[in-house]
Amino acid sequence: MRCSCFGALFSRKRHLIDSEKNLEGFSSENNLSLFSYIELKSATDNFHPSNKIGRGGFGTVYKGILRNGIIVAVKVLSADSRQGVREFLTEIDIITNIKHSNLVELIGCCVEGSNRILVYEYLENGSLDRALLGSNSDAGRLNWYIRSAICMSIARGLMYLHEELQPPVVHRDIKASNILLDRNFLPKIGDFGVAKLFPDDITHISTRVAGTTGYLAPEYALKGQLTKKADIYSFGVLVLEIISGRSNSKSWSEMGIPLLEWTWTLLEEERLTELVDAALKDYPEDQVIRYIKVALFCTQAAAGRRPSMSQVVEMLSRPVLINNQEITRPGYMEDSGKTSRGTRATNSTFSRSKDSTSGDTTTPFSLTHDTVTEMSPR
Ligand SMILES: Nc1ncnc2c1ncn2[C@@H]1O[C@H](COP(=O)(O)OP(=O)(O)OP(=O)(O)O)[C@@H](O)[C@H]1O
Repeated sequence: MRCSCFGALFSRKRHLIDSEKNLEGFSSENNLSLFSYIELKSATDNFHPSNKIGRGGFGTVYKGILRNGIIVAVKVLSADSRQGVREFLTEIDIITNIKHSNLVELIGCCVEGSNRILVYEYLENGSLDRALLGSNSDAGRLNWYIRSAICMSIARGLMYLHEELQPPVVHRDIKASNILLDRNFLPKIGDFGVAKLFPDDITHISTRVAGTTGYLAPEYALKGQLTKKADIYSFGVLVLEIISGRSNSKSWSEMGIPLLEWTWTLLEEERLTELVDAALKDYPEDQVIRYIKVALFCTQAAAGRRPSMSQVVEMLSRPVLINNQEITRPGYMEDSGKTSRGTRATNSTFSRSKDSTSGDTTTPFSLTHDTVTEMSPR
């Protein structure tokens, strides 16, 4: 069923922030700083290449220093990016006024002539994919203490988006390059350019598929059916990448099979510790195995079987034993047949029903004695 009032509200707000004049009112009401182009030009030394810290689908990112001495990341929308204009508005729409220690803060923006620029807090250690998965990665420095804290903090950030915000937010593009690390390697979730507000009484949104190869839940990639469980699937893939130091979008292992499939094989053969990154020299085996099994719960093919983010946080925080029999087969990327951002074009429609598992007929995930067993303290 289409929820026209919600759609209309959303587009009215977008209209309000899409012009220089209207943005002034929006920013003063919403705690968003408005920067002039000259100010950002001077902060980045005329967008000097030596200040360039990255490039994504939206445009180029520069490091800058504001007049008050605060260091920022300045994201400049490419002039030719139509998708970028939509993402620019979504980003402002969704994360203005959201403050959480595990979410990247949007400080302000610039809308001047054809320039569209977003200004974020700067995170010293850049993105998780570079720190962990890149050819010049720093994986050796990322010990288990840091990696487990990264998983936990991302889980808390997602729990906040899904369960504490009203209306809840589905991020839709959880992946290693959208996780940024501060000077202590604590992570913040960034890039809300394709996120969606998700009213509580809506069970799923049928929408164009946004997201990235290797992280897409099969029901979302195949049918465009979006629920919070799509983020939870991506989170599961990310946890496996953090533990293994490998990317799910590349085939690996001696058999050349994707990370998720390989993890399932290792679970079946009770060899889960073989997944662990060779750069991790010292780690508590029980805890690592628990994290892998939580990730497998999150990536199950049946969306309704996946836990909520608060259940994930609970399982990651407590030393529980997870029952292998309760974990069902993952949904693999090949099942979806779709890749990369925004390839499926359907208008967003919203469905309401009493069943919160989006038509999934499997038994929903519950944290009972069958799923986990408390471990007695040592
Ligand atoms: N707030 C920030 N602090 C420090 N570095 C950042 C910040 N934001 C982005 N970067 C750097 O810029 C790079 C590009 O970021 P961007 O969000 O534009 O693209 P992406 O997420 O890598 O790719 P895509 O747009 O395809 O999702 C990041 O990988 C990161 O290294």
